This record gives sequence, C-alpha cells and structure tokens, in this order.
Amino acid sequence: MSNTLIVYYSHSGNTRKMAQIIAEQLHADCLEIIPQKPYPQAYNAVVNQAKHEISQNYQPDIKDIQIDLNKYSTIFIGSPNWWSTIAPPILTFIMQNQNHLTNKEIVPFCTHGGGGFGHIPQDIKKLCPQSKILTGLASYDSTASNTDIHKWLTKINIL
Ligand SMILES: Cc1cc2nc3c(=O)[nH]c(=O)nc-3n(C[C@H](O)[C@H](O)[C@H](O)COP(=O)(O)O)c2cc1C
Repeated sequence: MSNTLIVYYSHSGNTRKMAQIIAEQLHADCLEIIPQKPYPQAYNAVVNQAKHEISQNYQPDIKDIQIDLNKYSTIFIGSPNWWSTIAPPILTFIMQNQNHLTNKEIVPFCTHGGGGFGHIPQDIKKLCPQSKILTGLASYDSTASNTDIHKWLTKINIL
C-alpha cells in the first residue's frame, strides 16, 4: 500500500496532468480537489474572482473527500499558481485537514504562466508549520516532462 498521496486542484488541466505523472511514477494515490461551485471558464472572469477571493483568504466549499488522510506519511499538494499563491480550493483543503497534515512530509508542486512558484511553498509552510516541506517543482503550464519529474523525485529521495 502506498504511503504517498497526491492532492491537487486544477482549473484548466495543467496541474492535473502533472499530478497524474507524479502519481504514475510513484504508484501513489491521487485526490482531486473539486470546488462545489466551479470557477468560470472565461479567463478574465476567473482571474478577477480569484483576485478577490485570495485577497479575502476566502475558502470556497469543496466536495467531500472520500479518503483517509491518516494512511499517508507524504502528501504532495499541487495547485496552479493563482496570483502567486495556491488556488482557494487548496486553501480550503489545507484548512479543513490541518490536523492530518501535521508531522508529515509535504511536497508542493505547481503549474504556472511564467511566475514559477510565486510564494506557494512559503504559504504552505505558514499553513502547515509542523510539517516538513520538501523541495517542490514548478512547471510552466504542462511542460514538465516525465524525465523532469523523474529527476526531481529522485533528487528529493522520494523515488
Ligand atoms: C486566476 C488565475 C490567476 C493566475 N495567476 C498567475 C500568476 O500569478 N502567475 C503565473 O505565473 N501564472 C498565473 N496564472 C496562470 C496559471 O498558473 C497557469 O495557466 C496554470 O498552468 C494553470 O493550471 P491549471 O491548468 O491546472 O488550472 C493564473 C491563471 C489564472 C486562471
């Protein structure tokens, strides 16, 4: 049984693709975070909504998680870079599960449009101060290849 879980939110598919590659390489379980109310598809609309939500630390409702997080000792947390931070559904996931994330290894990953991680790893560290945050990987859109991901997982001693 795998002790590693890949948790992610993806609006337009890039982070999902990255999560799936990580999960395949590690034979790990994967959990997609789905907001109860989907974000708009129109770029300007989602950008404006996200800006407002992030400025308020808003935690949108997410669909119930049918998985026991206690089974896992390493949890990857993936998000698109939204305004240099995690997307609000990931904030909800972390806030709802802070006790399950304590004293675990957390591995951040993100996809972005040029801004890299922004301050995602630092933000996750603030939200999970008792967890060990390993070096993550930020991919421009979905350009991280199988090889890039393999190299990264090897470097951080997960593979
Ligand atoms: C609301 C919103 C805000 C974004 N903010 C940033 C940003 O601050 N920096 C950046 O590099 N890319 C930004 N992007 C681009 C996304 O991070 C990028 O397209 C990402 O790969 C999308 O992942 P997804 O397909 O999993 O949703 C933003 C995109 C959206 C929709």
